[in-house]
Order: sequence, then structure tokens, then C-alpha cells
Amino acid sequence: MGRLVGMSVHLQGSLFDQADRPHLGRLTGLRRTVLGDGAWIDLLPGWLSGADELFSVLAEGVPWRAERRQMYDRTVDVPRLLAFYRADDDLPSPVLDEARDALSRHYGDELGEPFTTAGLCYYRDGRDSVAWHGDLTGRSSHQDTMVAILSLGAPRDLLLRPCRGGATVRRPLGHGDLIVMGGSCQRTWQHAVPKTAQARGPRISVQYRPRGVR
Ligand SMILES: O=C(O)CCC(=O)C(=O)O
Ligand SMILES: [Fe+2]
Repeated sequence: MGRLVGMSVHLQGSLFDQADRPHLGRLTGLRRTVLGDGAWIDLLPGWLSGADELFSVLAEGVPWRAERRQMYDRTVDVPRLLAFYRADDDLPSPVLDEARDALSRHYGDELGEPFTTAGLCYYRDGRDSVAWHGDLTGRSSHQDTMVAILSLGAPRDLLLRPCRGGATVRRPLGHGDLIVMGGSCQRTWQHAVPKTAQARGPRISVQYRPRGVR
């Protein structure tokens, strides 16, 4: 009996370890959707597995900033927490460096440069969000580029809509999913993570961008 209990504890322990070691899959499974106007998105559900503990490490360990922004005549809270890592900063977990390097290798020829910076967003619950925008600070306002987003934690929808009007594209992003916005996506399309009234736990997104793209 004692031995059996010991065994099952050991087994559970090793299963737990395996499930909780973050592991990046192959990027060959990426599927591209051409959006139009020179924009596209690539999607790979479940790129990162075993990321439950990573989520806690990031939630608790990243120096999250609450920001306030001027909106017309008022100053309002930005409805999410933020952190930004420059090209030469260490990321808060080695697997996030690995992810950036894997993306740089995979997209190197098409992008012509590596992904360097990492922006992190923390959506505390369904009331946190990001409004419609393009990542247009810097040269993405006039040049094609890529923004790769690794989504962790609670599932949330990423919406995309063409700037000149037309149907909205919806991509639900779950724990470990990767989406890459490319081509003219930042300037001919906009994206958003809308608020949801459904009970949603916290979500963290990691956005990898090339130098000088924000
Ligand atoms: O959280 C996301 O998936 C999107 C974040 C975003 O669009 C941004 O920070 O520019
Ligand atoms: Fe964005």
C-alpha cells in the first residue's frame, strides 16, 4: 500500500513536471489567411504548451505598469497593465527569448530583420481591453512589417477590420496560441481585443516586434 501510494505520487509528480515545462512546437504548422489590401495573418494554435506555471511567473514577476492617457479633456486609466522590454533587455523567462529567436529564424527571409522588442499586456479580467488601433508608432506607419503575438491564460478574441471599411475578422486566442500580423496589416487594418461580459480570467499577451516598430 505504502509503495503504491508512493508510486502514484511519483507518477503524478512526473506528469505534472512534464505538463508544466514550457515547450514550443514547430512553426511549420502556421496557417496564413490573406486579409486583403496587402495584409495577412498567420495562426498557430497551441504553439506553447505547458505554460501554466509560466503564466503565474509572469503575472507575479513582471513589473507591470498601470498607465493613464489623455482622452479629449479627461485623463483615463488604460484598461490593461503594461510592460516593455527593449532589444537588449532580458525577457522575464528564457522561453520568451526562445520564442523570439524561433520567430526570427522562421520569418527571417520574409521579414528581412529579426524580432527584437517584447511588449507585454496583462488583461486582469473581461473588463480589460485594447481599443481599435494599428501599431503605427514608428516606421510601421509607412512600411510593411510584422507583429507576432503569443497569447497566454484566458481565451480572448482578437478582432481585425479593414481601415477602409468592411467585415470584421475574429480570431479567438487561447492559452499558448500564436498569431502573426504581417504585410500592411498595421496600416491598412486595425485590431482590437474588446471587453467581454463573459466571466474571463486574466490573460497575458506577448507582442514581438522588429526594431523601431510600436
Ligand atoms: O493583447 C493583444 O493580443 C493585442 C495587444 C496589442 O494590439 C498591442 O499591444 O498593440
Ligand atoms: Fe496592437
